[in-house]
Amino acid sequence: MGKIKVLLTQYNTRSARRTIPTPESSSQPDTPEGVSQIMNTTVQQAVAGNSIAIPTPEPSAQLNLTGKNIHIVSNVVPTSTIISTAISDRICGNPNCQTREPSAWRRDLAGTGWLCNACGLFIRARGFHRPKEVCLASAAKLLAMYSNSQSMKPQKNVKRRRPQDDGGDHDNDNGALTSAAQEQSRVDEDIVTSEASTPAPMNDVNSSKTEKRPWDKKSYLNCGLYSVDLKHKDIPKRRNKVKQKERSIVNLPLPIQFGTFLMTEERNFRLPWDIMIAHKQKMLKRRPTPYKKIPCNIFVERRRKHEKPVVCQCAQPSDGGIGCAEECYNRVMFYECSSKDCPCGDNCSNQRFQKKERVKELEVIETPNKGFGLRTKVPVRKGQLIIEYRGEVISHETAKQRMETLYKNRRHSYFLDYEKGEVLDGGSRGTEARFINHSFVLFVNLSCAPNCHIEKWRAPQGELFVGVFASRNIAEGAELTYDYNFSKFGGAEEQLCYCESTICRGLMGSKRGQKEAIKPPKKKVKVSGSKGAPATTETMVDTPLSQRGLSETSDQRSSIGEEMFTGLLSDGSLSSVDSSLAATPIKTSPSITPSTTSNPLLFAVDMLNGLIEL
Ligand SMILES: C[S@@+](CC[C@H](N)C(=O)[O-])C[C@H]1O[C@@H](n2cnc3c(N)ncnc32)[C@H](O)[C@@H]1O
Repeated sequence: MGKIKVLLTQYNTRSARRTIPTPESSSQPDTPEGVSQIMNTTVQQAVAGNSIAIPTPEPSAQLNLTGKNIHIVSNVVPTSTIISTAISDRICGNPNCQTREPSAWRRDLAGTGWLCNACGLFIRARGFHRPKEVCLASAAKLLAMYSNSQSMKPQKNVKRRRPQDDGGDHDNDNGALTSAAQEQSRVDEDIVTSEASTPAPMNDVNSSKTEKRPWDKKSYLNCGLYSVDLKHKDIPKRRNKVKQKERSIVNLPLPIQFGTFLMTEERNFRLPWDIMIAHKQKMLKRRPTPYKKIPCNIFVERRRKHEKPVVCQCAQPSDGGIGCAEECYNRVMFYECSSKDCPCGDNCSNQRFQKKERVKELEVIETPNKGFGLRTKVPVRKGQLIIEYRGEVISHETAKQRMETLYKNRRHSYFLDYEKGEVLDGGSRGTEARFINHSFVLFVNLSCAPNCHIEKWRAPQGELFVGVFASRNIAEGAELTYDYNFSKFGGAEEQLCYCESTICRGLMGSKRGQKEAIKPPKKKVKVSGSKGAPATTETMVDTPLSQRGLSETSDQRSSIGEEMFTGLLSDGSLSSVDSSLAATPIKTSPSITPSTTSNPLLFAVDMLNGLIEL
C-alpha cells in the first residue's frame, strides 16, 4: 500500500510514471477523467502485483490534472523489455562508453535500451552520443577520485555543474542542458531513483549502489579523544542547559586526579617507593580540611545589623598625632570608632578591625597531637590584634544540628561563642584563626602559657568583631594558643588536652577536669549598658558552646583574671604561685578525673582564680 501512495503523490504533483499500456488504461489519457481512470487502474494493478502504467500517446505530452501541468515522459514501453534487463547485465548503450557501473541508469531515446547517467543526459541535450575522449576523461577522473578517497571527505552539498561544463564524472555530468532538457532530466531522475530504491539483487556485487565508499563507515570524533569510549549511553539527551553541562562532564575525558571517580571497583594500590618511605617516616605533609576564606562574617539565619554608630568625644590631635588613644570612650567600651563619624578622622587609632591592622605573617603548621596549629613568623607586641576570627553566625540549635550531621566525623570543632544565643562557626568558612589551638592558663611555666586571648569588639553598625590578641610579647616562630575555656557541646565526648602545660586540666571539655562533680554557680556579668553595647549578660559556665573566649568584655577579662596573668607573665614573675607546684604535672584522662578538692594543685589554681575574681 505504501507504494501506491507514493505513485499517487508523484502523479499528482509532478511526474507521471512510465509504464506498460494496458487495454483499460490506454483509453482517454488526455483528459482529467481519463487520467483518474488510469490512476484507479494503476492502483488496482499495483495491489495485484503488476507493474503500473500510465499510457501516453506521445513523448512529452501534457495532461491537465487539478490545474497543474503534468509531464508525461515518454511513450509506452513494453514492461517485458524493462524488467528483463537486470541491473547487473546492463551496459551503457553509448558505444563510446559501455560502462557497467554508473551511479544511475537512464533510458535511451527509443526507451528500450539503457545509458549511463552521463551519456543519457548528453544525448538528450545534444542529440548525439558522448564522444569517447569525454567518456575516458570522466572515467579517469572518477578513478583518481576513488584512489585518493582516504584523504577525501564526504561532500555534502555537491553543486550542480554549470550547463556549459560538458565534461566531468558520471554522477553530475549534466552537459549543456537546456531548460527543457533539465526538466526532462528531473523527471528521469525521479524514475531512476525510484527504480534504484528497490533492493538490488544479491548477485549484483558490482552495482555502484551497493558499493560502500571508504568514508561511509568513518566516524568522526567531535569532542575529545576518548569521547566515544566514555560516552554515557544511559543518560538521555536533554535540552536543559544545566543537564547538558552535566552530560558534557561525563562525555569528556576526565583528568587523572578524578581517578576515584573513574575506578568502579576497589583495587590494591602500591605507592611509589619514595612516597612510601616518606609516608612511613611520617614525612608527608598533610593538608587541613578545606575551608573558604571569607572577608567578613556571614549571617546565615538573620540579617546583619545596621545601627547608628556611637561617636566618641575625642578631639583631633592638633599635632597630627594618634587620635582615640587609651582614654577614648569607645575604646574603653570595646567599640570601634566609625570611619565616617569619628572626630579624629583619619588619625583615629580605634579602627583596627575595619582597617585590617593585623599580623599578616602567619603560618599554618602541623603539631604532633593537636592537628594543625598557627604560628607567627614575626615578633608580635602585647595587645596587638593578630587575626580576626570569622565564620558563619548561626544559632545554638543550628550549631547542634551541624555537630550531629555536617561535622559528625570531624575530630576538630571550630565553634566560638559570638553573642547570646549565637555561635561563630569557622568550620567551613572562616580565617586562619580557626587553626589556633588551645592551651591552659598557666601560672608556672611561661613557655606553655597561652600567648593570646579573644576580644570581642563592637563594630559601628552593631555587629561584633571577634579578634585574637597577643596576651604578651610573642617571639617569632611561636605557636599561637589561647584558652578555649572549652565546654561540652551537643553530647560530644570530652577531648583530651595535649597542651604542654604542666598543670593542664587534662580535658578540654571542662574547666576543672571534673565539671560534673563540682558545678560552679552561674555567674552573671553585667556590662555597662549603653545602646548598642556588647552583650549585657553572659553566663560564664554553662554556655552550651564548644569554645569561649577568655576576655569578651573588659569586665569578663577581669573576671577570668586574664589581665593579671599577662601582667605576671610579661614580668616573668611567678610570685603568686609556688613554682614547686610545676614539678608535679597532672594529666587527667576521661576515665580518671580527679576532683578539685582532692588535687591540691588544681585546688590552688581554683583558689587563685577566685582570688583574681575578687
Ligand atoms: C579550633 S580547632 C584548632 C585547629 C585544629 N587543631 C585543626 O587541626 O584544625 C580546635 C580543635 O583542635 C584540637 N585541639 C586544639 N587544642 C588542643 C589541645 N591542646 N589538645 C588537644 N587537641 C586540641 C581539638 O580537636 C579542637 O576541637
